[in-house]
Amino acid sequence: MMTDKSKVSELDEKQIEQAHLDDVVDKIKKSETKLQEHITVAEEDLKVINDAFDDIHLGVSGDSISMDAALSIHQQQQMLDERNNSWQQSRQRLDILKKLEKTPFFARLDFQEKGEPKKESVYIGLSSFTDEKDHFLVYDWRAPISSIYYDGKLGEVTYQTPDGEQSVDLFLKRQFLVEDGKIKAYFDTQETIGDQMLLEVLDGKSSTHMKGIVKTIQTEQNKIIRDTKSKLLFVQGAAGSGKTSAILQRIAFLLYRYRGTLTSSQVVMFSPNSLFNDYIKDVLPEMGEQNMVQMTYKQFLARRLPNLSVETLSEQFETVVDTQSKNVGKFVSDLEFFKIMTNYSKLLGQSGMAFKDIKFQDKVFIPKEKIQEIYYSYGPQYNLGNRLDATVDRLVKMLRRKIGSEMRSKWVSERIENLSKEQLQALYVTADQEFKNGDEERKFLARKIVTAMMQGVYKYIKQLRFLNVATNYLNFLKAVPKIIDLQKHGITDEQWKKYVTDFIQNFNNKQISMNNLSPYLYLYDLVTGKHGELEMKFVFIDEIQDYTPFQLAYMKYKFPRARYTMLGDLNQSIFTKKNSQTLLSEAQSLFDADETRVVQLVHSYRSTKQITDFTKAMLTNGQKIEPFNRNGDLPNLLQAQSEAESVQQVIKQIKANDEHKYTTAIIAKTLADADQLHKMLSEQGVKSTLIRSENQRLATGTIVLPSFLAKGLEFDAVIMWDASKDKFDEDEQQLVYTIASRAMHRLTITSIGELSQLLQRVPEKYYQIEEKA
Ligand SMILES: Nc1ncnc2c1ncn2[C@@H]1O[C@H](COP(=O)(O)OP(=O)(O)OP(=O)(O)O)[C@@H](O)[C@H]1O
Repeated sequence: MMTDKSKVSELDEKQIEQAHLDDVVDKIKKSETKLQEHITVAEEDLKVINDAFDDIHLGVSGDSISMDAALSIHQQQQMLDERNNSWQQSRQRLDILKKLEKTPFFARLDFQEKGEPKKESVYIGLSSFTDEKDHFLVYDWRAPISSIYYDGKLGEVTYQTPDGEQSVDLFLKRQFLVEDGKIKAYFDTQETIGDQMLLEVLDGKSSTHMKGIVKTIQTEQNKIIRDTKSKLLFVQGAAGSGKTSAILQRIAFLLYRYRGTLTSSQVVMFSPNSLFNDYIKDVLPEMGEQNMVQMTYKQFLARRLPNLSVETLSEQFETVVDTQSKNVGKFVSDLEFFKIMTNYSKLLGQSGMAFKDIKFQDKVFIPKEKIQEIYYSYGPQYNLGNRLDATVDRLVKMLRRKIGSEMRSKWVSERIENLSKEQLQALYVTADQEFKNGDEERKFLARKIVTAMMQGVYKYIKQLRFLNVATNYLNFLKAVPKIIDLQKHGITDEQWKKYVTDFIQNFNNKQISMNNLSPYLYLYDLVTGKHGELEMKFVFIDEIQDYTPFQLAYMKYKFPRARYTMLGDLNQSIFTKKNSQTLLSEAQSLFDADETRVVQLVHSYRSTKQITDFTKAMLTNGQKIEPFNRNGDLPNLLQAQSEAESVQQVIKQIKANDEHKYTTAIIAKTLADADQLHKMLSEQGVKSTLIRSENQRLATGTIVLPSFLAKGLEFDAVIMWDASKDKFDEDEQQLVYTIASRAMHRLTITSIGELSQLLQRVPEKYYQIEEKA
């Protein structure tokens, strides 16, 4: 819709905008040339400095270098660092300008500030651009003023600046569709970002990597992106509502807002699996920012236990648990368990800490009882961490004394006598080292030999390996029934014993379950008094519904000073299932109420209206979802009488999708199902890529993958494989929903025989049935 106020015709207006754009592009290009010159000079400088460096090094004779040379090296190094920095910054800036050159801006705002006589026009783009100091031709989308583009309607609007709230009168909000420096179209909008623009974007095809949404951020999303106050920002958002997109935009915003004080290494994002990490890795670099630290929760913990293997995603997902084990599972994942452990650790200050003997040459050198005695010899004013530090100091002293006594032992004399000439030389400090007498030389060598032998013991002590972590954990597990009435949690003594025995059995096989992993490490941290990473400023947790309250509490402990953004969809809890419904209140209880903000995203952008209507109808008591009005085919149901027939139907569907240039993902419930289908397709001569582990990369073309790896991803077309009657349990509603909601443009459901009850509840008007292949 064109603005009525415009006096000039539509065509002229477009020409005027194009002329302005051309002018900006011109200036960007000039700036690029200057920058390029600067880069070339910097590169030459770097070369000169490097050459000079080599000269200084060449001039150095013998072992010692002159004071002058040392100073010179220092100065050269400083110069080198400075030039390097400036060179790097210029390169980065040039990269951004190259992007700006193609689309210098995507929006324009006309407004008048309160108390100012004149109207202003500003253009908004991926990054700011000035042709002279403070003369902004383009404003960064993250600049305070840009906020009103995403937020407000026309008329009086306010926006946040670092100095407080500002208010302006907004007259015009214009969006541009620019391709390679040409304005294809523009829209003037009254409200927030117009639907036309969003439709254009959403109608596009999926790819193996996620894209940014800078141009079309929605008001609700903007709130999340620009929040600077909350300690906990908790976002519940429907499938496809842009949670992941918003997180990435938010990180870009924070890096801009706190430029100079915040680096990308102080931002960490926990994501559901490595496949997903790969999927989103281009978004920030495309906005000219560096990626944050990115990992899965399991990676975060498992790297600390290199000798244990942690349950895999597929094991975690596919292990069938009976109701009673579920009770145990719930109990050990709750905040209460976290608190029990915290309190238990305090008791360890009085008694019960388990240690291992410290051995030397296979003989017990300091027995565990002795260590325990030392450990508890310190008064109650010592906390666990100090107590351990003091113990380490004492043990090291004992070790030193031991060196003295050991030097006189027989094995040392024998060793000295048997030393070859080369070995002797290696022990001396200088080749011609002199000693007063033979006894002194013998002492010198004995000390060297014993110290070297004791090095291992020293490390053993310093690395706290004498702590018996596993026994401490086991003792804790055994103590739990004495601390708390397990029956209240629906757990019998027998079941608890089984949980403990399973832990031991796994541990002996060098394995640990996800349920035990966090408590195990938490106890270790408590015992060693290890504090968290104080430097981490922002923690993002995506797919929060798959975390347990225990894990959240532990994260809070590990990153005590960070601000948290947690995003998830309680409708998609495929690991924690129903427990997740209480997650919000549990997460909130870890923070002060006035520092917490909860935002709901109800609009779903990924899928067509038809697909969203269909997926929404599966949920019996779900969170609110509003489809975005983009139209496509009704989801289709392919019912077959046999597996062979079903495979034929799938093949036909893939072909139909291919004709539309839709990339198809076939999502099966388990890895075994996916594997089998992939084989059957291949037997029929149909090519597809099986994604069997999170460490793989997404491929182009048809892919087959198990449901637990589809988290967070999206595809043009999804075929849900085998949604038959017996395939899904009643409590797997969220899983079915997660699978189906991955589809952007087309959704197909297959079943062999009767359809799953979970889908039968969807009213028939929301899909079409095709029975014959
Ligand atoms: N404001 C927007 N402008 C353009 N596209 C958007 C916008 N918000 C979301 N999208 C698109 O919608 C799709 C879904 O977004 P995203 O994956 O971030 O959602 P999500 O809430 O994390 O989904 P899920 O929970 O289902 O994994 C993506 O293709 C994204 O690009």
